[in-house]
Amino acid sequence: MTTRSTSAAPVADQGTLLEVSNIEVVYGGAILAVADVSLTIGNGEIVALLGANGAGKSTVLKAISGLASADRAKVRRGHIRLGGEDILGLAANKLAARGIVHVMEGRHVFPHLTVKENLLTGAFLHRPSRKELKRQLDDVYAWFPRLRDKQSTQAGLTSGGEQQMLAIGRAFLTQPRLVLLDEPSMGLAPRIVQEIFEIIVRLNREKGTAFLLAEQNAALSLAYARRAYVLDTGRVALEGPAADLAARDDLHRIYLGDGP
Ligand SMILES: Nc1ncnc2c1ncn2[C@@H]1O[C@H](COP(=O)(O)OP(=O)(O)OP(=O)(O)O)[C@@H](O)[C@H]1O
Repeated sequence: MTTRSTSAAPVADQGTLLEVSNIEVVYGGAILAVADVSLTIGNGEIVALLGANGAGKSTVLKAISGLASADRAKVRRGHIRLGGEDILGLAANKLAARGIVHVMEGRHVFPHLTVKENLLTGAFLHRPSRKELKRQLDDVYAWFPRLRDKQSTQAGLTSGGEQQMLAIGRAFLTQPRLVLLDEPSMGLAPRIVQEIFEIIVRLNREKGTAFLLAEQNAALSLAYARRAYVLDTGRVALEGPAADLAARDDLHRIYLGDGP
């Protein structure tokens, strides 16, 4: 299941897109969720963010996308730069306009809207012409043929895998440079997870979009990412090329808590 198709190599990065330096994130002024995290993502790079439950992956993603404040979390220390510009403290909608989109854990779709209506909510940002919108929708349907088949179905009546595809497809209508993807494999059958990861790699290769993939499933994301960071209680415990980390037999036991 973790075998990547050889045709799906991610594009090489050319310069730094995002730089997170020594951030500390605190919920409600009291709970230290991220103590000290630094990471970089190159243009068009797929980077995995690994770690056990509660390691701080989602909090790092929320700090980057500006959604931390919605959870009463604050970045108290450090810097976040996009293309060299300081973006810390910018509202989520401003960050979306700069090309950062966050696909949250749990596939947040509007259950009573159809698949197509859900996709259209992703187009609000750039207000494309009718013709351009149709082209963008056709693009999404080409990547996710299941969404074309289900375009008139209420999103709440589609499968978990289809909702995850919908959440990613909708994110793409914002025309992102960087997609923050939180636990895309959660609760899905291995076959569907593989289908989703193959599409992520294809989007990366064809559009040059960078991804930060927060995943508990280390083997899976290391098979698709170029580099990875492993978080342990709010700190970076390990980092390096995905292939090097995948070759370490102590990775699971030490940091992911699922070894013997
Ligand atoms: N809304 C919140 N309010 C208070 N504490 C929170 C909140 N969300 C997360 N935390 C705490 O912050 C720490 C990091 O949580 P976070 O969700 O970022 O970890 P994670 O690695 O994404 O875990 P998971 O894989 O379970 O989502 C944990 O101790 C968690 O209990």
